[in-house]
Amino acid sequence: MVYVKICGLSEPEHVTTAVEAGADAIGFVMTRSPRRIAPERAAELAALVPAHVLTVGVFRGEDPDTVRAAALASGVRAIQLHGKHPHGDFTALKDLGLRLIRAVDAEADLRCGAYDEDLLLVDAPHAGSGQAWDWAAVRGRASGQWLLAGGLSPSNVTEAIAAAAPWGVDVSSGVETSPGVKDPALIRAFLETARRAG
Ligand SMILES: O=C(O)c1ccccc1N[C@@H]1O[C@H](COP(=O)(O)O)[C@@H](O)[C@H]1O
Repeated sequence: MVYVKICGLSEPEHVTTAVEAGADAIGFVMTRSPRRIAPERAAELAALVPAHVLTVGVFRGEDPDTVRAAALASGVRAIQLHGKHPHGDFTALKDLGLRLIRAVDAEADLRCGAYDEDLLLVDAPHAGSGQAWDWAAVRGRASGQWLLAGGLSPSNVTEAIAAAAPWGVDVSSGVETSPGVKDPALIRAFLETARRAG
């Protein structure tokens, strides 16, 4: 069954919707974005998430000390790194028990583990833009535990899974009515459709 991560949540009712609809992972954006929330808010939301669902803090370009402080204050169990986070700098955070998700684009080495990560996220060139891209380009090149992201929505996730054959999928803007505003019906629809397709 395809693994599903719902990202960019900021409201308790949306976290509860995602958990009840069967999300495997839930992401809180703690970097510059319309979806940004403070670590303290992420901690309140993470407290609503049962242990079998992975909580993820999303960062882009921050240094390891900043990521470490936000991750510990929020209590997330994984960090998702976009942008230029040098390889090796986050080993100490893994030693604290945090799982590492590396976000890359389709030009990168797409074998999960190549950058010391536990999960690989293959995203659009402009992360967080919600733009779809040529998902089929990664088919057969990505391997291991890898998530497809970038412009996914309830209406195209079936096509995306058929095109790329990912281990899992990740969505943020495709379950929103406007940037940063999640829609419970779209969250449920995405999970149901992805499960059926996978
Ligand atoms: O959501 C953001 O604004 C964001 C900002 C900085 C880095 C990543 C961001 N989003 C992540 O990108 C993927 C794909 O999102 P989308 O479905 O295309 O909108 C997902 O992991 C988001 O959390």
